[in-house]
Amino acid sequence: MTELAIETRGLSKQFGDLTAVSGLDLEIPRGEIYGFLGPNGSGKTTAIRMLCGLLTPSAGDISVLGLEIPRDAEQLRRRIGYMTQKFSLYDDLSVSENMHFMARIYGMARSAARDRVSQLLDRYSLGSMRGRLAGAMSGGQRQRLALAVATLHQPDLLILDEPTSAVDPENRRDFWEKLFDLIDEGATVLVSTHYMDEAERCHQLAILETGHLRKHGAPQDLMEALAGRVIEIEGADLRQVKERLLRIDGVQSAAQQGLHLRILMAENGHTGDAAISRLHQELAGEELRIHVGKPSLEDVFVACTRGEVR
Ligand SMILES: Nc1ncnc2c1ncn2[C@@H]1O[C@H](COP(=O)(O)OP(=O)(O)OP(=O)(O)O)[C@@H](O)[C@H]1O
Repeated sequence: MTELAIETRGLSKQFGDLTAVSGLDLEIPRGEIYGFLGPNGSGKTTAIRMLCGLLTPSAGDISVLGLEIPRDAEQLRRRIGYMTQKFSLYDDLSVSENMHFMARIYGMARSAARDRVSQLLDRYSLGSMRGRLAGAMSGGQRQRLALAVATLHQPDLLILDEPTSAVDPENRRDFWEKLFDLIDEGATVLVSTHYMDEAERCHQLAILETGHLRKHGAPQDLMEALAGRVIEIEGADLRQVKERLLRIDGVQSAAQQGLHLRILMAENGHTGDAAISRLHQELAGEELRIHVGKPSLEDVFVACTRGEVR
């Protein structure tokens, strides 16, 4: 049986009348990158804060690295690295001052801290800017510094809340390479995102919406489960075709993407060739090319967060 880094049962959080997280059952294996994928307000940050022991659940049980949370939160703090959504370092301290300051907070001895800081400056390409104020760094540089600080004490579990929101695609790619390096060294990573391309890089994913777990699994498996349900249509006057499509029973969604329409058929509706015949029938009179498309993670997301059958 795979050892779990995080396990929750019925995890819930209520803010007054609002249910931010509802009955979350999670099993996150050690040694993997696990993603929380969800739109704004879906409960990702709230769930993460409960897992870190920063917020008390309204209901449910949490075990992180074998510790009972929130009871053992103090012990957990030394074993996790947490990168919050906002840049939480000191703008008026330099790169190396920020790192040494955090090393003191983690209780590292002076010489061990010196060695570790120097190693991380090198690893995250921050050596040449060690004296620069954090407030004067670019988005990508700040994020590398935040990751260096979150991993100073070599945590077993790294929790990253939308870490790449302010970062360009190249820096995002580099950042993910660094996460895979950490996995190779035995760490576990939990990362929240609303970017599909990032979610696709995770070993496993939980898709959240309005505090509920809608689907979970390996991105590839989630996409394969939609085989035959994604249909692409090319032709003229796609705006009007889309309007007609949305009135057809069994069409869950239709969206224009460049020169074609991307259709998601409902779970219990027609799929593959049967769906193509049905759409040709329903759209008789239009000059259209209709074929089966390859499911993407965005299709998975739409399929499990927008109601099932129209
Ligand atoms: N301290 C709080 N008091 C009241 N409501 C809160 C509090 N924290 C979060 N919420 C609400 O809980 C819901 C979930 O918020 P949360 O920040 O967990 O979502 P999220 O998926 O992380 O979104 P985002 O991507 O925007 O950060 C939202 O409706 C939010 O307004």
